[in-house]
Amino acid sequence: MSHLSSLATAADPRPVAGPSSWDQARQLAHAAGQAAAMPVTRLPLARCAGLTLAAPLAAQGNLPAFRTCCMDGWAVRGPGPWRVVGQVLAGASPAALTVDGTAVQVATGAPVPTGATAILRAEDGVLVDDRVHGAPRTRPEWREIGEETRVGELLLPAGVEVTPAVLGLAAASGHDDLPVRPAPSAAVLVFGDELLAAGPPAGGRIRDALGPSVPAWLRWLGARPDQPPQPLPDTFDGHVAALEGALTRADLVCATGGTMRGPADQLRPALLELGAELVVDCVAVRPGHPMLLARLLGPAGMVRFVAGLPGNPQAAVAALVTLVAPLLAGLRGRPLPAARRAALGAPVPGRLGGTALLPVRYDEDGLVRPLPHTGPAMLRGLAEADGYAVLRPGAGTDIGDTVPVLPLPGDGR
Ligand SMILES: Nc1nc2c(c(=O)[nH]1)N[C@H]1C(S)=C(S)[C@@H](COP(=O)(O)OP(=O)(O)OC[C@H]3O[C@@H](n4cnc5c(N)ncnc54)[C@H](O)[C@@H]3O)O[C@H]1N2
Ligand code: MOO
Repeated sequence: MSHLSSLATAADPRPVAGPSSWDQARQLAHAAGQAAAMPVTRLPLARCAGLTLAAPLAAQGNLPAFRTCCMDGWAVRGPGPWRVVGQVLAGASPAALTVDGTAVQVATGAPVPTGATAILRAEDGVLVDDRVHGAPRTRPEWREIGEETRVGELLLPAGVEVTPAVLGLAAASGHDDLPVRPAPSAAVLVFGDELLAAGPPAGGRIRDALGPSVPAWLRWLGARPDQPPQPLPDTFDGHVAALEGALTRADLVCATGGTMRGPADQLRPALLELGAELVVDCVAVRPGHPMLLARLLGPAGMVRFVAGLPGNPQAAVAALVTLVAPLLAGLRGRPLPAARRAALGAPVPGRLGGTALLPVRYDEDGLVRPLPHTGPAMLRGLAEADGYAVLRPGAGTDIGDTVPVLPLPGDGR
């Protein structure tokens, strides 16, 4: 008897019966993630990189906080030459310059003394005895208080990634910690009696291509995967036990293989046994049409997700970009991942109905070209790809037609 309970009352958004269109599937996955978004927590800056800012970022202080010298040289008052009466380094609190014809030596980053009328750069001045001679440049060589931001000013909206630049800005404007949505935890379960965990394919068995790669895809998509998976046998009981175990420790479980309805395919029966609700059940996309997204309640009453990734390796990746990327974006408080548009540099060969995800590479003119070796069971083309061109039903597929392109890891290499 399972100790996971079903989600009869928490049905937002409503799942659809039968295959979804590719766009519908992404929206359903994203909305399901948003409805179960990771709780906001406050973390020190050192632990915020890559997470999502959960509230607008406002400046805690003026930037700069004081009139700041931009050049090494002298802060001077009135017309020259100037008698040098002292020195001001960064971090100091200088006395005012009160007498015309006087100067203090200043360092970049030092507060400009009140009363200074200009900065004379070190390379523009000549010191003779205790007097400095030269001509200050016409543009002020300091940054004014609040020139970059005023205290309280909105710097960034909620929902953006805490990039290295955001971390630096937050620190510069006075923050020690930030409200963030943490990375969802993820577990990967790889099913298949035919799978070898090491060495080349032999004796009718093949090498597991997903155990070593799906955790890396999940990390790229902003999740926190646990230990590398070992292939598991294709039994019903094995599926139920492995899913139950993984759901106790992960917000998202990605299970590979067994998504069809063949004699060895146990994922759907196991999810049924666990009381899961299907948010998306098959998608009109190639490759990867048997992909699914299920939702259930974990032991602590937390909403958990299971993504069913088809066993064909490229079909599994198609499921990652179609269902898992939008789900994780929703869980992380981010918008639905956007595609850029690019023109086709070569025609796309004839295709069947539904949406096609086509691995493409940018050429030097910024056009995208389809790659060879891109069948559902192949990873060779994908390993060279910069992105997936999204060919919706009826999309133009001639040279010059523009198509959306979802970026893949390695884009811009
Ligand atoms: N009667 C039908 N059969 C199939 C259909 C269909 O429409 N009607 N669709 C095919 C498509 S398309 C796909 S995709 C697969 C999905 O199958 P499953 O998710 O049930 O996956 P498996 O049957 O377990 O495996 C499929 C294929 O992939 C290989 N595989 C599995 N796991 C791995 C792995 N970790 N690393 C490398 N390769 C893996 C497995 O050996 C099979 O060759 O169903 C088709 N069948
Ligand atoms: O869904 Mo399958 O990927 O077309 O091989």
